Amino acid sequence: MYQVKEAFYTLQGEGAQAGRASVFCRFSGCNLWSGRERDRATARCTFCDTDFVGTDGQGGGRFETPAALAEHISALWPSEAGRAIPYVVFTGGEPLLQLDPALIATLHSVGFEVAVETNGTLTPPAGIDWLCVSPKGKNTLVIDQGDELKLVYPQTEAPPEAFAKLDFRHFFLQPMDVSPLDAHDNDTVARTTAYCLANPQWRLSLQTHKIAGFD
Ligand SMILES: C[S@@+](CC[C@H](N)C(=O)[O-])C[C@H]1O[C@@H](n2cnc3c(N)ncnc32)[C@H](O)[C@@H]1O
Ligand SMILES: Nc1nc2[nH]cc(C(=O)O)c2c(=O)[nH]1
Ligand code: SF4
Ligand SMILES: [Mg+2]
Repeated sequence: MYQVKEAFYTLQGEGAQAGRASVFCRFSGCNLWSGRERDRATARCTFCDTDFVGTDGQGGGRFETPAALAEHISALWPSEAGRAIPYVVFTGGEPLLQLDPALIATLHSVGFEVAVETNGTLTPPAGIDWLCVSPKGKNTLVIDQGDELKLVYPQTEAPPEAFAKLDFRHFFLQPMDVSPLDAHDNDTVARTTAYCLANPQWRLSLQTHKIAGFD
């Protein structure tokens, strides 16, 4: 059984696939935080910008089988999509707590490319088409290769230098959003920009969905 907080059609807002039409499937639950505000300060990941508790969001619910969830995702992709390849981004919460080979295979069989946004602490199933890893503090990274490494910056216990030699195609720094009202107008963006200018292996990833307000 899969527990999904929300599922919706939008544009990927972040990283190398920013701007791409995508179905987002946000699984419930995370291994680094309960999702309750009273636990935030003592959690293994303390800066999360997302509500992943329960199954009550838009397009959320419980799905008993891979076929049922794949059908739900498929129905969110537009029927007139021209030459676009159907694309689903599994996020959360931590999607690797729930994503399995059967769900990936079912989505492939109906033409989807499968992307994942993970904190990198759990081993991924085979078959993922786009793997985005976003390390969190001192939590041990068990994934050392993928398509993009997207590090929220700054994190005292996870500096970019600790990841720069790993086997990823793209390296992004994403400014840490600490204020829902002021996501991109703050000193963090300037500091992140300065790091990318001084260390050009790293590119700036802004959360464009927050800037443009499309979800
Ligand atoms: C909510 S997480 C869910 C996926 C997975 N648990 C992870 O951490 O990668 C989705 C993306 O948002 C990023 N993110 C979370 N909180 C953020 C914040 N306050 N500012 C900027 N990016 C954030 C994460 O690093 C990750 O790349
Ligand atoms: N538009 C949009 N793009 C995103 N890219 C990663 C997100 C996430 O929460 O995983 C996200 C999100 O929540 N919305
Ligand atoms: S690991 Fe991801 S989902 Fe979990 S608390 Fe951190 S940012 Fe949020
Ligand atoms: Mg998000």
